[in-house]
Amino acid sequence: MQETIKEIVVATKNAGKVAEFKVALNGLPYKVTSLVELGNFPEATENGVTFAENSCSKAEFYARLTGKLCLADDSGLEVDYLKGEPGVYSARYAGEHAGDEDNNKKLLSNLIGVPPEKRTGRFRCVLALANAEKTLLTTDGTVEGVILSEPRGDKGFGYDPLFLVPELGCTLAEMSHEEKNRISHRGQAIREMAKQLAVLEK
Ligand SMILES: O=c1nc[nH]c2c1ncn2[C@H]1C[C@H](O)[C@@H](COP(=O)(O)OP(=O)(O)OP(=O)(O)O)O1
Ligand SMILES: [Mg+2]
Repeated sequence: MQETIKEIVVATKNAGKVAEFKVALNGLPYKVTSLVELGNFPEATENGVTFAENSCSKAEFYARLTGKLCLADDSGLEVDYLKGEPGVYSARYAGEHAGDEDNNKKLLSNLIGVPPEKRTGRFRCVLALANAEKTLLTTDGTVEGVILSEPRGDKGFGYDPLFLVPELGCTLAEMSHEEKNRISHRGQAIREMAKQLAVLEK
């Protein structure tokens, strides 16, 4: 029996996300390509007010440009004490061209003096799969945590070193890709996407 191997393009410019996708999708009947492997594509505009809007617009934008099935991820951190900020603005928290370090610094400075029990928050992720015509599927995931006052760990990306998963006693930056995928917002959304894709192809 011959399995159909389809190509899915992980349509993100974030190398940290790509690494997690490659690990999570390993073993499934898809050829997983990242955007950078296909060429130098422009940034997608992310002017939606929800993760879902941005995720669908990124997936459709890159599906039209590549002509391939594209899987986009829009994600971010919601901090309760900051009334859900930075949320969809997580990547631009410290400014339009801010890097992870700038964003982490700004987050810490906005939480100075806030005790641990008030530093709760969550990562959210919405995935969208699109072809050149439209979005075919969306899935999401969430992971709850606490924002530390100092970074811990050197793996991962973004806000990972500041995000403690209380049940495990470690930050997302202290985990391997496999460990992070098992519990993360992105890992959950990827597993659900793989499930729904399998149904779609039946
Ligand atoms: O697992 C995560 N661990 C740490 N930080 C994370 C995670 N997931 C999202 N984040 C942060 C990074 C960035 O500040 C923002 C996502 O912004 P977002 O626009 O979705 O991604 P991005 O601009 O880095 O790449 P792209 O839009 O090309 O997919 O939330
Ligand atoms: Mg982005």
